[in-house]
Amino acid sequence: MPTAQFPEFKDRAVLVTGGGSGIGAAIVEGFARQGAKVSFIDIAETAGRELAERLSRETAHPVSFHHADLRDIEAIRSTVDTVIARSGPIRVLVNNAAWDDRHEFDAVTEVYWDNNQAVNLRHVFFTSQAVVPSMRTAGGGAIINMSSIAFKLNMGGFPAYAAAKAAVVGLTKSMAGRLGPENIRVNCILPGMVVTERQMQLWLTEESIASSVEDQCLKVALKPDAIVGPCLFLASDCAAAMTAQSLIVDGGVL
Ligand SMILES: NC(=O)c1ccc[n+]([C@@H]2O[C@H](COP(=O)([O-])OP(=O)(O)OC[C@H]3O[C@@H](n4cnc5c(N)ncnc54)[C@H](O)[C@@H]3O)[C@@H](O)[C@H]2O)c1
Repeated sequence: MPTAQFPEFKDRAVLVTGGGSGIGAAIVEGFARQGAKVSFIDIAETAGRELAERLSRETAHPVSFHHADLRDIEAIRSTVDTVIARSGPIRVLVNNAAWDDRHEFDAVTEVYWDNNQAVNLRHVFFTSQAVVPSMRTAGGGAIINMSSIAFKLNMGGFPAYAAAKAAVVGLTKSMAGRLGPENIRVNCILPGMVVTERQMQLWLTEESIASSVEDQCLKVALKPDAIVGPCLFLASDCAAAMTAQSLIVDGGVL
């Protein structure tokens, strides 16, 4: 975890989607250790509950887990209402949840495509739409969307995911244009390969990690906490003049 402290996060409501594991869990922890009132949404019930319980024993405010499927827009809206009722206006939203399922070009169906966009793209818009009214009442806020460098690398194994992650950049810029006059900043982060438990279970091997690290300038495999500092920075007053930007955090691949 970064050691830098940003006093502006103290007692502020922060919402993270997909905060139950991986990068999202590290971001939840990062904001909680800044003294923020952190809530997170995840579909993973056990992991979410365990993370919230563990962090709540160590942080200034209890960390609040909300079980919801982000493909369900009504569930997003009611969860956001619950978070605001409990913690006050949301000042920081991190749209982190995604599903980097591999899929063969010839096998993709309409149903698969729509579900993939629902889990990787659609909720980024609708969670933002649900949160923005409370940012307006608070006088401003910061939204950070999680994209990926993967869509820039001509990787053939996940066309729907790559399309969604490219769209996150466009959505970020459009929302930044619309919400900037209301003092709401919208930026996105493009991580490179980040070694998480799920990535290790599903896609990564020691050999593939070594090969990816070889492509980086920095010869270390990135862990989830590598994304926390850039995320805190973009949400903080240090980045008050930054909006509509894409921050690449990949150890120097691109
Ligand atoms: N790990 C990497 O190498 C990497 C690289 C580039 C970009 N990213 C991006 O960073 C973000 C986090 O990646 P990660 O590797 O930690 O992912 P992850 O799969 O470990 O975590 C994603 C979280 O989202 C949750 N989630 C998935 N579908 C959901 C749904 N329908 N409703 C609610 N929650 C749901 C999962 O339960 C999980 O806790 C993602 O946006 C991903 O695209 C990751």
